[in-house]
Amino acid sequence: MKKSIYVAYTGGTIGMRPSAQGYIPAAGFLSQTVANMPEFHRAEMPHFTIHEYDSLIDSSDMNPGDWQQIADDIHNNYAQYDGFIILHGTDTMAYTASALSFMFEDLGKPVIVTGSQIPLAELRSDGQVNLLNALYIAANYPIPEVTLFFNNQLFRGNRSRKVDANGFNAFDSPNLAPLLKAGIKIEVNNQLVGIQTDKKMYVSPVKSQPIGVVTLYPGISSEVLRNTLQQPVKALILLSFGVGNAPKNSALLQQLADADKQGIIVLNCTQCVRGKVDMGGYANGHALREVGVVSGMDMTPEAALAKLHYLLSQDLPVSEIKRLLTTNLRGELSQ
Ligand SMILES: NC(=O)C[C@H](N)C(=O)O
Repeated sequence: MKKSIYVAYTGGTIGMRPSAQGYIPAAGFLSQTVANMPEFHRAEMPHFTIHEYDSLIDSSDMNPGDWQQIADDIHNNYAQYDGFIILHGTDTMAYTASALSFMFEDLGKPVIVTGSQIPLAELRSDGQVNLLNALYIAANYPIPEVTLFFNNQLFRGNRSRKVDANGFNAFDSPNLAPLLKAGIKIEVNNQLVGIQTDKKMYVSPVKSQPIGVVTLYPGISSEVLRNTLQQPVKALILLSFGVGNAPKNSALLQQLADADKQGIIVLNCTQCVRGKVDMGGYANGHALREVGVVSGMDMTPEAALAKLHYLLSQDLPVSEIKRLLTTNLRGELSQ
């Protein structure tokens, strides 16, 4: 039996066309382009339906309301299809893939997010390879989680990052090997792929949450932190040095201690592309732990932000949110 795949087209370069101001999404353009490409309609390909969103956007315009729309759309079509593709811009693709990974509870079917660096309708587009393979993989190698396919690699969505603004190899998952590689043969990394669930899938809703992000830099003043914490924030992601270190500046540590007392969650993620936060490694990291800072372990900043949105959208006590932040919920961190 041929599989049926649902394609949610949200926008992004893959369906864009040139304008005087640069690339813009154009209604109907992607569906028409795919209809005219015979390779998508070969016998080996699954059936697929493209659902084009009313408002196609550059992914720089994505917000948690859009994550909710995508999650609800897939939930509404979940029973009718074998797998799901989300066509999305590359700029915030790793954030959406991370957010959806948390929002889908008990996911039992593949959800693959993909897009391209050059529009599908243009010569040398990477969109053909990305969409064609995503469809083929969703039908023939169904991995029941939210993944991201780009340049012949399938990554866990909440481990992925955009690492190249210009190249075709635009994504990587620096702390986890790809789940699948599409070379001459398609190879699945079975050790990393989760087990199928037969529970009923449902969506945990998210609402936009006030979250601050501060990148530490040599000589940063405690005022920078104070200004962010003065906003009505519920959580702060601190992008720290190395294994989770910060300057041992007493005013800065005091700001963090005060934030903790007010119930603001401070999550420590490293600025390094690879590796894991360990606040026991150095006295400078230990000082952060002493003032209540939570370890982001080896989560990407994108996954950390999405996970905070997911947890803060539920009615949970701060202590429980802190506990869940360091608990592996969807393969987003290594324990
Ligand atoms: N390659 C892309 O899709 C970039 C585009 N600005 C977007 O994220 O929508």
